[in-house]
Amino acid sequence: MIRYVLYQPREDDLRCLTLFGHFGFECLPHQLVNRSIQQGFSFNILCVGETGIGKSTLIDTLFNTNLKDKKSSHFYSNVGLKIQTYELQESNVQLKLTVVKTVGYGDQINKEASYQPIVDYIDAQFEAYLQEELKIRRSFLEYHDSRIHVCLYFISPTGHSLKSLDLLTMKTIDSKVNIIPLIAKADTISKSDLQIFKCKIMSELAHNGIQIYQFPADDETTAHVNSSMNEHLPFAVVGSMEEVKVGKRMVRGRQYPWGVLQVENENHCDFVKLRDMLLCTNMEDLKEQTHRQHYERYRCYKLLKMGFTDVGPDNQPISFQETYEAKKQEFYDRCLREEEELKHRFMQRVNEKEAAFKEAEKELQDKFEHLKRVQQEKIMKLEEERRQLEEEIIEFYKMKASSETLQPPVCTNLRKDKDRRK
Ligand SMILES: Nc1nc2c(ncn2[C@@H]2O[C@H](COP(=O)(O)OP(=O)(O)OP(=O)(O)O)[C@@H](O)[C@H]2O)c(=O)[nH]1
Repeated sequence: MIRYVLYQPREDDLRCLTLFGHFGFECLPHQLVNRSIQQGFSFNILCVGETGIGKSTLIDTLFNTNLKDKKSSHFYSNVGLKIQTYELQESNVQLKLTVVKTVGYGDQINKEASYQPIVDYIDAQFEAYLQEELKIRRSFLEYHDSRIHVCLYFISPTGHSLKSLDLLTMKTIDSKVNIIPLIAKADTISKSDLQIFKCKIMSELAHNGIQIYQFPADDETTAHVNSSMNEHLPFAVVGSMEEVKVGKRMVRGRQYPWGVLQVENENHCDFVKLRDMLLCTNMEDLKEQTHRQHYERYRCYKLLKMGFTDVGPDNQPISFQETYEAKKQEFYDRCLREEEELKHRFMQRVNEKEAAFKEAEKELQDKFEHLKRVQQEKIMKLEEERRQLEEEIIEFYKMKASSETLQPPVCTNLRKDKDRRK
């Protein structure tokens, strides 16, 4: 038997070493950071808003880019989507940014189907990811995950209330994507009106049961800042790529006859709040929510629709293999049933056709017999007529012969007369 004797060193025996680096599993976060930097990041934003509401300018202001292309027309008959992917770099961090913008949103007279292309696009990205997941040989390292991580919904700065199209679209997509509502071109609305407008929007969203993205308050490091940010929603934003001189500094802003609106001044608008929340604090959470909540819902719905389930009829857990086998058997049985049914229907039709043919054949036979009878009667009648005619001919010749024997020959006398005249 081995006996362990616990050695307890006296305090003055202890030797302290100063560590000059990270050791053990405390290095794990560094591994993650290094790998993430190597792989790069990707982020997909969907901008939904009316034509010319400031979508491109805001994206340019957020990422300090100049991605804006030509202005969209107001005369599209349907809502479309413009998808652009950019490779951005900030120090050694690479970001693959995909911006999907609505085109012609809110321009049609009939706005009923305006949200459909948006819904279809979001679902199509989920479907593509699901298909990749279900592949036997998956390649997630090269796969470009195009699922939408956040929807920036641009609300018109009317100062009144949300339009029915806003409510309808947000209600339809709120279970598919993280929505952050924004009041666009917030410099066109006064400060007091803006507060009332914000309250009105939030109460309308709540009244209509629309779920918008809530900045997470369960993470200790971000809880404080996030919970206060939820109170500022919807963010009132202003976008601008212009550099304006304020005092001795050049700032991003919009120059007006009465002064300068500074985009990055928190007293002027919520742009900085949006940028911090979106890029600095919650980008990873938005991606996680997309995967865990929205994609999971889609995946669950699709697999249930395909007939897969986690528990059997007796509420016992059921494996994928069992479900597959059961489905296969069910399919096989259904095929057999359908085959039987088809055979039965085929035989029924064959019998029906056969009966119809027999009936037609009988009718034809009867008709033939009838015609044959008529023909025979006609032949008999003709035979009778021929016989009578022959008898008449015989009678005629008999009469002719007897008449010739009774009369003297006329032609010899006529010859004698002729000779005499000569
Ligand atoms: N006042 C004001 N004007 C803005 C703001 N943001 C953009 N604009 C102006 O609005 C116009 C349209 O802006 P865009 O960013 O092209 O709008 P958009 O929604 O991307 O337009 P489309 O892509 O054509 O639908 C431009 O003249 C911008 O300068 C803003 O915050 N305030």
